[in-house]
Amino acid sequence: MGEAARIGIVTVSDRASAGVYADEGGPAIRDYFARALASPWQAVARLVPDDRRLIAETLVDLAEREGCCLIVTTGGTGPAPRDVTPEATEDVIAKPMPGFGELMRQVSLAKVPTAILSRQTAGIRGRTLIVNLPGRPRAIAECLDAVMPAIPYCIDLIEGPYLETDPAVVTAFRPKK
Ligand SMILES: Nc1ncnc2c1ncn2[C@@H]1O[C@H](COP(=O)(O)OP(=O)(O)OP(=O)(O)O)[C@@H](O)[C@H]1O
Ligand SMILES: Nc1nc2c(c(=O)[nH]1)N[C@H]1C(S)=C(S)[C@@H](COP(=O)(O)O)O[C@H]1N2
Repeated sequence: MGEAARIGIVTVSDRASAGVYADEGGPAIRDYFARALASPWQAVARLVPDDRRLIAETLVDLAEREGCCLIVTTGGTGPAPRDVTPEATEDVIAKPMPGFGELMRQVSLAKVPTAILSRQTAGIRGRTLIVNLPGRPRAIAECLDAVMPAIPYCIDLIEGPYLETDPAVVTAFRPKK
């Protein structure tokens, strides 16, 4: 087995970063991967306010310096003036991956009519896949359940580590060669 895959977890929240409430989003993402992944991995977690430049710098740091193959953000995807996570993501990616946002909004709509208010997106920077999730902690598993089957193959295609999942939680789909 190779080295542990590094996964960046970024909570974007003015209030959680100021200590107004405890961050539940970051731990929920960590718990999700702890359940879903069967191969070795390591979390690299960050908590930042809704600041476009700071979010973009954090994403670049996790991709370039920390060597994360995957970065998942939570929060800041809505229409409010301070919600800029999709813009910060677009600032640092070379390739948009619009299917992620499309699918997550679609499955979220079955849970909550305000799913269309999330502008969540995804994209590739070098050998890193970046995926945005909404801020409500319950949105995390709702969204990751939908896109997780395609994430390991996406990471294969960008020459990242081989991620294996626990089929009792989620089955990774890899088209046969
Ligand atoms: N990281 C988090 N930890 C715990 N609860 C959260 C977190 N982010 C959001 N929430 C909850 O989800 C609700 C909706 O999120 P909202 O979009 O208002 O926050 P945000 O934009 O992600 O964060 P903020 O407004 O603090 O920058 C919040 O009222 C809060 O109860
Ligand atoms: N699966 C899921 N998607 C969801 C939600 C949710 O509770 N579950 N909340 C919605 C709401 S109320 C908003 S405002 C937007 C944006 O949330 P954010 O600004 O916290 O990222 O995500 C939407 N998408």
